[in-house]
Amino acid sequence: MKIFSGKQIYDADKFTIEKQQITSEQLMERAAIQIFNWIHSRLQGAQIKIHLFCGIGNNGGDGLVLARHLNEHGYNIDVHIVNYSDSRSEDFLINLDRLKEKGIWPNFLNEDATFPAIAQEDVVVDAIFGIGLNRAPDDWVQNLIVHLNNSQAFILAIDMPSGVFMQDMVPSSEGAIRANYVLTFQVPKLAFFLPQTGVFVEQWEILDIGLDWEFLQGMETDYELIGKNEVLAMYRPREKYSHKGTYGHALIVGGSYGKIGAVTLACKGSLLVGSGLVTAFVPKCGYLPLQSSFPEAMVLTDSAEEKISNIDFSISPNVIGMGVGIGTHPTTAQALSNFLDNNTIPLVLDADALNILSETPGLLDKMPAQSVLTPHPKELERLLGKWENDFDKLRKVKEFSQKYDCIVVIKGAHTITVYGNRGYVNTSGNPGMATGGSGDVLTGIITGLRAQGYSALHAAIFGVYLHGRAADIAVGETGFQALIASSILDHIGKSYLDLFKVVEPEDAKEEKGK
Ligand SMILES: NC(=O)C1=CN([C@@H]2O[C@H](COP(=O)(O)OP(=O)(O)OC[C@H]3O[C@@H](n4cnc5c(N)ncnc54)[C@H](OP(=O)(O)O)[C@@H]3O)[C@@H](O)[C@H]2O)[C@@H](O)CC1
Ligand SMILES: Nc1ncnc2c1ncn2[C@@H]1O[C@H](COP(=O)(O)OP(=O)(O)O)[C@@H](O)[C@H]1O
Ligand SMILES: [K+]
Repeated sequence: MKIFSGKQIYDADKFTIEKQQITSEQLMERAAIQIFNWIHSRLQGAQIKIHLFCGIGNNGGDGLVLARHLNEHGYNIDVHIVNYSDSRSEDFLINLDRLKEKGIWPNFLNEDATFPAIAQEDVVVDAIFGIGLNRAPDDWVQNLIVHLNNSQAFILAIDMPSGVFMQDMVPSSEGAIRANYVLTFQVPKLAFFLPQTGVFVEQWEILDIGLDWEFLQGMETDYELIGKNEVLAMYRPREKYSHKGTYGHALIVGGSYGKIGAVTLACKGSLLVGSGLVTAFVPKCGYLPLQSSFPEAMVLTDSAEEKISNIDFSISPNVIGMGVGIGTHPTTAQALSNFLDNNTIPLVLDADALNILSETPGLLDKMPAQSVLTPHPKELERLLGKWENDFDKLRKVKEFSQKYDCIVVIKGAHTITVYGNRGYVNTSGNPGMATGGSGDVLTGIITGLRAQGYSALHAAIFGVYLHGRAADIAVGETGFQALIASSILDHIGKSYLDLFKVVEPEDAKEEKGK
């Protein structure tokens, strides 16, 4: 699913209005009725106090239309206008008049206003700012936001949590609504998926307001949300007359004394996603543990006992996963540098291989084109230097990706795979994955997919999805705390099977807001 910028959404709005020959005010009515239906189907007329906080633009206009419908259905509402500017939108004004015609006079909140008391059991509808936010809210509006957040009431935000920008950082951690639920129009918004702004969105759901589908489909976007439908299109079926040679040979290079398990995890990941063969290249101390714990893998050893000192092998793998458990000993760094001088085999680079690349000048230039890098936040910082915020981080990663023609997998709660100017935002995974070794499994998965002939970009996007989905299935058996990297491995098979599972309507509901 594409993730659009604010400007693209306004363009789609305009196009839809012209094509469907409707007014903007009719589109607002349509959007707000969707919100009303969502609330009405859940509350069924319950007399809970609903406070609607409406700005003076179209997000506020949505709030006013919603207020009118709630009133017509007998709900117990209070409408507050957050009067942060004199430039009220036309559709806001039309709907303000309609509300007044119904005998509802909103409470106008200005700079010196006393904020209304809100009980914990009330519901707050946040319609202060939507996608039009373009500067930090005034201090008094920020104080109101703090007041609403502190109320402990359930907060339902329309389109965006107020104070969260479409493509910029929230000015302060207190400056935006912490929404329990966001009902967002038509398309997901990038800010929902970044660590610094995603915290303002506990759950979200898309409401289809009928923006022109063809127009949306035809628009190129910088970001895409990756779920089952997107990866299904990448899936490569197993052929009947195939053999193990058909599915490639993955080589995992890594390990050092005390960190041989990382290589075992990566080797298992490669084979479990379907690579035909997997070989490990490890220091001598890794030979026995690998051979005895994972008989399906072949093992080659370095001449050194405890660390990689010379990456030299006589096999012909079609991809190498490099770096898990490898350490940053100067001998190993030199071995990596020497290896890169002559290597043309595609690479997946992780962990200390990335740290060595960051620390050794000129090494990044030696990466073959389309290498896949899988840094966690600290490793990414070593590669890029510090960033100002998550949006700045994405800009820097895109520059890096273009400079070195590589794919960067920014690991996190919503892992984002970046190639060139595009980012692919993953939707699978859970906090149970914050456990040692889960990244090693991912390296193996991506390497194993690449071995089978997936392009570097598809191997990264698909691999990240499968990895997270396996953990999502596993967590049903283990819970978050007891999920370990091996649990992810144990469920890779089910995550493949899940791709083809027909979703029942009830399940479909549960998948929303992930
Ligand atoms: N296709 C769709 O998705 C549909 C969307 N719809 C709804 O429209 C919403 C977008 O509405 P919107 O463009 O009027 O912007 P909104 O967020 O209400 O802000 C209002 C104005 O405030 C201003 N302003 C900005 N920052 C400020 C600040 N810090 N302090 C003070 N003022 C500030 C700025 O105006 P400016 O002052 O810059 O001229 C801005 O224009 C969208 O989120 C959705 O709810 C539906 O109705 C129909 C279909
Ligand atoms: N809170 C979270 N939600 C979803 N996925 C997570 C979360 N925390 C970590 N992960 C995933 O777990 C993996 C951790 O990788 P990494 O930090 O390299 O682990 P390790 O070095 O221990 O192998 C990444 O794929 C990351 O996206
Ligand atoms: K809002």
